[in-house]
Amino acid sequence: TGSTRPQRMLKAVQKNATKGDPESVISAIDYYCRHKEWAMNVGDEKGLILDSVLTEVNPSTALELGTYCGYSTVRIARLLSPGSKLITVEFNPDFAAVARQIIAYAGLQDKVTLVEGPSGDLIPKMKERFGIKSFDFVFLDHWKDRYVPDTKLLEDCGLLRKGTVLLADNVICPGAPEYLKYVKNSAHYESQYYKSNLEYTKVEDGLEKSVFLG
Ligand SMILES: O=C(NC/C=C/[C@H]1O[C@@H](Sc2ccncc2)[C@H](O)[C@@H]1O)c1cc([N+](=O)[O-])cc(O)c1O
Ligand SMILES: [Mg+2]
Repeated sequence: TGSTRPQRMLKAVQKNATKGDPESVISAIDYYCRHKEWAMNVGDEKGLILDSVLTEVNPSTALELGTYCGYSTVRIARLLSPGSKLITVEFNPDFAAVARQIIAYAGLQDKVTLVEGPSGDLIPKMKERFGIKSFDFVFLDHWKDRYVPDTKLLEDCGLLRKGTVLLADNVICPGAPEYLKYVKNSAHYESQYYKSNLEYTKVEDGLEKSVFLG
């Protein structure tokens, strides 16, 4: 039986990156996915937008929905201030297993809690399980038809506060039309589109930044 794409990505990190150096892990994945084998990481172009929003928000508590192999997990965790925490939710155990190794290779395991399971089940347990009052920042990059239900769930569970920033990947490609409608038509969000390209391609894609107004 052959290897999987996530396993090949992990091999590329172990071969080309320096242990404990998040930048080299990010570069190794971007190089591999641009030149060897495409994969659905937020990537280097949209990654710069993610970095700038993160630097602006400087979250103490952050949530990521859709870990995949941990590329954006590393991008986010490397910018967190000491004592800040990132919780990342992944449904697929094989992806989670690779992500744990990539996060550890980057030396960021102390800043990251990877929780395995569907976001719909885990979001209502965030307060009791992790002592979270509310999130300062949420990165949505999981199944696109889960963006709206999970945003509503975060609201209903009191996990958003005035000023919480939601950043959603792929609002153009593959697209999250219902989500765009939801945040743009809601008086509870102030939204802004950051135009970019689909990772490692010339196809248009972008990130939608939405501030929860309470
Ligand atoms: O489909 C995409 N992303 C879906 C991502 C899904 C990830 O999140 C969980 S699902 C889950 C996790 C947590 N809770 C519930 C479900 C999957 O196991 C995967 O790790 C995608 C597709 C393209 N593309 O070009 O086709 C580009 C992208 O940037 C994308 O993000
Ligand atoms: Mg994505």
